[in-house]
Amino acid sequence: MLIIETPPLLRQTVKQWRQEGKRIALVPTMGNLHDGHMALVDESRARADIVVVSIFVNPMQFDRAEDLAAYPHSLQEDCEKLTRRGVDMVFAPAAEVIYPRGLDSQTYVDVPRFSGILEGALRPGHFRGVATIVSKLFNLVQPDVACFGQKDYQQLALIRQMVADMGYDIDIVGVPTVRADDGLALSSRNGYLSAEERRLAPELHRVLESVVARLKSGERHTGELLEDAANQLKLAGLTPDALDIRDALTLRPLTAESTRAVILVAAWLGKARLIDNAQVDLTL
Ligand SMILES: Nc1ncnc2c1ncn2[C@@H]1O[C@H](COP(=O)(O)OP(=O)(O)OP(=O)(O)O)[C@@H](O)[C@H]1O
Ligand SMILES: CC(C)(CO)[C@@H](O)C(=O)[O-]
Ligand code: BAL
Repeated sequence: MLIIETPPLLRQTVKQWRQEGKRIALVPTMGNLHDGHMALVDESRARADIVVVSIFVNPMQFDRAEDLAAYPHSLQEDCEKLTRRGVDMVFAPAAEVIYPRGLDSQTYVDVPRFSGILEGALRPGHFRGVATIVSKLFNLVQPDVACFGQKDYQQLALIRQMVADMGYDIDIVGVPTVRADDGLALSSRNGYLSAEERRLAPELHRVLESVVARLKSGERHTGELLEDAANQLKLAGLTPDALDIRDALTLRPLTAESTRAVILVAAWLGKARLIDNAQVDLTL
């Protein structure tokens, strides 16, 4: 497995693969890899000849300095995992390589349809940072396909919109959320949980499942559903930060035309801000 840290070397290698007619898949990550990331790698492997994983803790998407400072780094273990998984290249640039003039004057990509709502309203600048780095990675790696997790639901919607709006010729694949046996979505930030908090954390998934069941049984009073869900989370010791039921395609409030809903949740548990979501077919 190649480990590359600079754009010129990356471009040279990618050019050669392209000349050989290889199909290239990209998995963008911030490292500290777990089985959720490995599902993205496996999906990429099934769709391409070459799998490139980027590992870059992108300072531009952090809205809180302490979140960036605390973010776990484990490049060596990550590379060992990816070698075992048959990945062809890891691209792991330093921040100065990606943002040589710092962040203040950096050209950016914004996706206004999705960047200012929901998570975007709570984390100012976050999605501009995500769209900008993903756009840069797309330009550098020039993949045919790129895989993203459905766990970051709004991020996936935003990237699909960016690809459509900017004319990238890249298939965007959304990969289902990988969970621990007790239902907790795998996440790098789960590492911040104490043993006791880890025991409580699956409540996030249980609450989503109970809202799904009620929507499936025909309930449509979203205010009541959300209030019950928030109370259930609080009773279990979590602090809800965001809880919404939205149209799964537009991420706007449900309308009579909505055929699919998504329930989006973010909650604090100790030092970790956990996110999760669940989708429901409203036509059944
Ligand atoms: N449990 C999971 N199942 C499937 N994909 C996942 C899962 N967790 C993360 N991903 C995906 O992996 C990619 C990289 O995510 P990232 O490196 O931020 O990992 P993370 O575990 O989500 O970390 P964080 O704690 O920062 O949210 C994203 O496309 C994300 O949606
Ligand atoms: C897509 C991504 C790697 C961009 O930094 C990040 O937002 C993430 O890990 O989901
Ligand atoms: N996986 C989302 C990246 C972030 O929270 O910054």
